[in-house]
Amino acid sequence: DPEPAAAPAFDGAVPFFGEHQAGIVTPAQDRLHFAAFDVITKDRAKLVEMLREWTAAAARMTQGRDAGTLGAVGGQPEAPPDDTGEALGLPPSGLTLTIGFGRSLFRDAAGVDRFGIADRLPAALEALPHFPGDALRPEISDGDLCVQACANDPQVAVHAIRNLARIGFGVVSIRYSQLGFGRTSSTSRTQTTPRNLMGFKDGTRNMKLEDAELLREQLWARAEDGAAWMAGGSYLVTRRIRMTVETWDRTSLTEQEAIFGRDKGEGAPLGKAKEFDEPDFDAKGADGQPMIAKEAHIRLAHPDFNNGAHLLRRGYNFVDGTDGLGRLDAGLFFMAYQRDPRKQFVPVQRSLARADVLNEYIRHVSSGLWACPAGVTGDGDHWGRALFS
Ligand SMILES: C=CC1=C(C)c2cc3[nH]c(cc4nc(cc5[nH]c(cc1n2)c(C)c5CCC(=O)O)C(CCC(=O)O)=C4C)c(C)c3C=C
Ligand SMILES: [Fe+2]
Repeated sequence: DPEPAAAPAFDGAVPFFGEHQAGIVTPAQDRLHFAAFDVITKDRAKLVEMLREWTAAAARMTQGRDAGTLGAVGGQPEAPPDDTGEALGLPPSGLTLTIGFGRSLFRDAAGVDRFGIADRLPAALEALPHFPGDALRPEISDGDLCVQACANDPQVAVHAIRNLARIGFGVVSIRYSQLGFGRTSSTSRTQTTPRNLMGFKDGTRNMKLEDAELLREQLWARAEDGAAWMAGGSYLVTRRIRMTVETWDRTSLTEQEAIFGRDKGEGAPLGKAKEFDEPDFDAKGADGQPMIAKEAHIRLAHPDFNNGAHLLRRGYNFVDGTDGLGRLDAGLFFMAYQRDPRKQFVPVQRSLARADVLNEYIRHVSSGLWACPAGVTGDGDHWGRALFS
């Protein structure tokens, strides 16, 4: 039976300016276009100028306007328009644009300080370690800059990334990009919990907009963490995780539920009745075995077993056609924000990579780590101002 109807998708505008960047605690929209960029210029001034132009375009597009001041049809007929036009007539659709800086922007692989900002490299941007089972493809991993575009209309999200890439011509080039549909997390208690492509509710025990104290402790970076320019920002980990859905679909319901430690219908922890009931990791079944197995996903990922670490997960489902072997190229584009990945994502992923029974059905093929600065506070401010000033 259908669950109570979810509220219609928000198609209004999310404020662009603010203390924190939009697109982090903003109630997760339904669609994603994520892009990682390589910076191809050596000229610091050109890069900063592009970030200024990106900011102006982002501020306009998130409010449902054209990327440039002339617009898709308002400029000189002899010149290319300063907006590509495919979002003409569409509402803002909850569009948020969130920027992040990768480690390679500070120092390249040879250790060269490319833009005079190597001394600003945050300790928390330490390269992620190799985890057992990682099958990372370099061409779809890392990058100098990223932009996460989320919206409730895919055309609006794609339009935004396309126009930023257009503006950045000659300064940046897209290294890889990822489309996502069907958010796999709730980031607010006003949202119903969506389902991932394994059919389970995902995002039940996520950090949420309403958890003010937890967000202060575990989401937002502070000046005293070491990189003053990151105060009010957050660190994003992205992982493209392929699911072998065909194998999963031949697994029994009991086995699927044991793998996650939750039931599939309601999403309740095994041994409990309702989705938001607290899991009881000590409860044993009639056979004397733990109701939630030692190697169940929700036990291994739970803060109680990871030194209290929480994550704000904000991932999306993806299906990128088929792989030529009759299988869907499908999975989860995992995204998680946090104050310090060394204390949050890394220990949680270590424990999952070591023992999670889900590993039989998934493979991490892409990875990225991004320093997402605080919000742009108004006219005159721009993406990267604190980093480059
Ligand atoms: C390193 C972090 C995590 C990765 C990678 C990850 C992959 C992954 N997760 C699911 C599905 C579910 N995850 C659930 C809970 C959950 N997952 C993580 C972390 C990672 N998951 C955390 C921190 C939690 C919450 C744990 C807790 O506090 O109870 C759930 C249960 C519902 C929920 O609480 O969200 C599901 C379902 C998939 C399919 C996947 C890789 C493809
Ligand atoms: Fe998970």
